[in-house]
Amino acid sequence: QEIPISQAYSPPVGAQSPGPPIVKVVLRQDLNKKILIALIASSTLLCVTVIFLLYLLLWRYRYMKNNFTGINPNHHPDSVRSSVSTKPIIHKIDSVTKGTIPVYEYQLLETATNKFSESNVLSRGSRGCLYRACLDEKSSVTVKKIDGGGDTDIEKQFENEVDWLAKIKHQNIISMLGFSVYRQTRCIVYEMMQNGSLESQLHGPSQGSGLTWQLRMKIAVDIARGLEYLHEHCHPPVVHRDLKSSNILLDSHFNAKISDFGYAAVLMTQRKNLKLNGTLGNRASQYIVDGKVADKNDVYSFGVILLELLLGKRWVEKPSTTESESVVTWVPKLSDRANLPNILDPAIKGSMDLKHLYQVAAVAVLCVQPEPSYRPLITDVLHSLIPLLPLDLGGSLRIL
Ligand SMILES: Nc1ncnc2c1ncn2[C@@H]1O[C@H](COP(=O)(O)OP(=O)(O)OP(=O)(O)O)[C@@H](O)[C@H]1O
Repeated sequence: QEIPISQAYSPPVGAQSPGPPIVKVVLRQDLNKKILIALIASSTLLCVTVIFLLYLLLWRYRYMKNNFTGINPNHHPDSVRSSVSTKPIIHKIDSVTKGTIPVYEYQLLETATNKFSESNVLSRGSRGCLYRACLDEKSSVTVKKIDGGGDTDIEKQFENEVDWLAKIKHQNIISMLGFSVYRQTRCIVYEMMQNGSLESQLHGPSQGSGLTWQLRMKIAVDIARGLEYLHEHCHPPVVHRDLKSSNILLDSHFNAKISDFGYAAVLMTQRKNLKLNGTLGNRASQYIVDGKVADKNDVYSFGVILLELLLGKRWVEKPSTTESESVVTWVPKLSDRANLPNILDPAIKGSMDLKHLYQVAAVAVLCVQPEPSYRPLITDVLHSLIPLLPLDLGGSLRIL
């Protein structure tokens, strides 16, 4: 039963003070009640917010986890199982743990390549196929699909390529847009290089007819710039170790980019040398290479590409032939200035300044010397080629 407040707090009989104190007590009581209600309401709200935040965090964690395994649990119910095996591979890739490369869902790439259909195949490599893919309406990209992820060598090359390309950003090095790991299948997404490889331009159906002398010089300078970046500007220096015309890709403007970093490695192990400060330290480190003389091997490979550009001949005419039948056997003929114009690729014969031709031939001969220490540094090669290339193609030659 409710008791009126005024009654409940009426003073004892005989007490002297009437009205005002009673009114005060009633107000305080009311206030206390309100404070209590406010406290209960705010703590309930706090609890709800905390629970909501916790839920959000949990959801985000699960989302990230699924993304890193390249798996969307909403698709292919059995794909969830593969997350167990793919996760360690992904976390072995240094850059993923640092969050620098996007990891695509395999299903997304499947859709983008029309389920890896034959009509999307751009080329077939030794480790898998390359597909055209549309990730959005505006542009297409390429997806290299590598099967046999269980194979240790393939796995190593895949990890190596992804790791290097995540770290190396340069205008003359292919851009990797992301990758995916799904069961035994590995995919790498690259920018589209519309003019394919230098090998296909030189030795494919067009037989080099699309490559003028100036374009060839531009391609040579682009490759040298890419290599110079790897050898001289990366810390520690990087060596490519698999440079060949099929690994030189050409975009729609014939900008050349070095691709295929599956065998790339740090130049040397003596990191201390790099702390010698500045160019001298880096330059010195190149001479303190172990027995493999790896940067000079890249220079040799660059020389071979230069010979291919000049002569229009394959590195080895038939894959089974030995090095003695390679393009390098033409080197003595390159030193004969009078005969040099006659042995050039027919597609460029008579189209260049002879002084420029002699200089390029001399550079090529230096690069393929048998003794690695006699080969020039790629930076010296680059600076001897730049003056032969017109300004508008990235060189320093002024055409009057
Ligand atoms: N981003 C790209 N854009 C356009 N074409 C490309 C691209 N990447 C590669 N290609 C083409 O696909 C061919 C094969 O490249 P890929 O890197 O898959 O070869 P691979 O599997 O490494 O073969 P190999 O080991 O014999 O060099 C290249 O020679 C080139 O013609």
